Amino acid sequence: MTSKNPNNLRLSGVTKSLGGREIVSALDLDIAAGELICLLGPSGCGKTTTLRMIGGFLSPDSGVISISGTDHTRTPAERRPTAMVFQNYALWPHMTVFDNVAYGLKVRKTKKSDITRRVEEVLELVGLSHHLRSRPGQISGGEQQRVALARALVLEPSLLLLDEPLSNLDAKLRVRVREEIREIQKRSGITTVFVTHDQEEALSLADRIAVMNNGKIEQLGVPDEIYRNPATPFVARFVGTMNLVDAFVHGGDVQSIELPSGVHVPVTGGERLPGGMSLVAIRPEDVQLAAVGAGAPGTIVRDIPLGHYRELIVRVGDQELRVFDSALRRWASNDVFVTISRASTFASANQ
Ligand SMILES: Nc1ncnc2c1ncn2[C@@H]1O[C@H](COP(=O)(O)OP(=O)(O)OP(=O)(O)O)[C@@H](O)[C@H]1O
Repeated sequence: MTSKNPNNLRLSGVTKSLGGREIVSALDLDIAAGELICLLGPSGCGKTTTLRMIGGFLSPDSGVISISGTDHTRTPAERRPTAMVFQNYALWPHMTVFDNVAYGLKVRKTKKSDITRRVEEVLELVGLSHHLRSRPGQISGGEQQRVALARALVLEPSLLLLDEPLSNLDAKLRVRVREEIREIQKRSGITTVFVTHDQEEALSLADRIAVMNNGKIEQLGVPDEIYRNPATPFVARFVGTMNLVDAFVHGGDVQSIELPSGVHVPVTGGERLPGGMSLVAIRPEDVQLAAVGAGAPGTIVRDIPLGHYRELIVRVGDQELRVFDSALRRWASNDVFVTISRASTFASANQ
């Protein structure tokens, strides 16, 4: 990935303080042409501030923002090769869908025949050709979001910036529109930065995810990597459901974790774990239960049916483990044997 790539984005040492507090700290990020990156993190971690700096709505205190190899750190928003889609869409209610999308081109004094062609093309791309003459009030929330997307895409930006674009939609629609956004992004090949606090949204959409915490990127990686190999306890906690247990790890050929109560739980697969006192992270789907066997004795204390899988809480020693059971087994007894098929470890705070 080099800065000679067309339409790539590079942030180097980008720092911003607001209200006397450092909100974004020496952020480095390289995004390849055509990539969709999600900035994922909890409320207040600096995602929007980062996006606003990329879009030119805020100026960094230090650092460099370059797009397609050109330094745009001090370029005003309206002259950047970027387009931003906001949470609330900000459509003009009195204008038709066509005029909403055409607005930016009119401001740029684009030729009328070109405006018509480009608006029609982009409305075709987002699947709204049949709503040319509708007003925002006459179309659904999901369709309004696609108009907002079309209005950004029609400007043919190098970089598309989306700030929690699905947060105003109900849960079902959110899933549909995020799939549509992904489709449109792939078809248009536009480099995209998508801000969200929703880990499922990020896992399902992104080519790579930058997990942010306290103004820094804790981990940057493809969704599977972020989910399977979280680099820090923060990422382990924030992305997906995770059991986190302070335990003594017995490494070697026959691995196990020894819980504070002295119970040993066998670890049957995954990478080799370093021995010693650790914070052990175990995904609920990596806890295996059996009615008979060689695992640690445990007791099912809760069994919650969730449609296509069951969530079980299993007590092992004095530890409760969350277990996802997609086999939907019916247990004859609450007494089970527990093994772990895969775990990762972090340095323990109790070391
Ligand atoms: N103009 C400002 N003055 C002072 N503090 C600000 C200002 N703008 C943002 N902040 C603070 O900066 C922090 C990060 O804000 P930011 O909007 O970047 O977070 P975020 O990760 O996008 O969170 P959210 O998901 O809630 O939007 C917050 O604590 C916010 O209160």
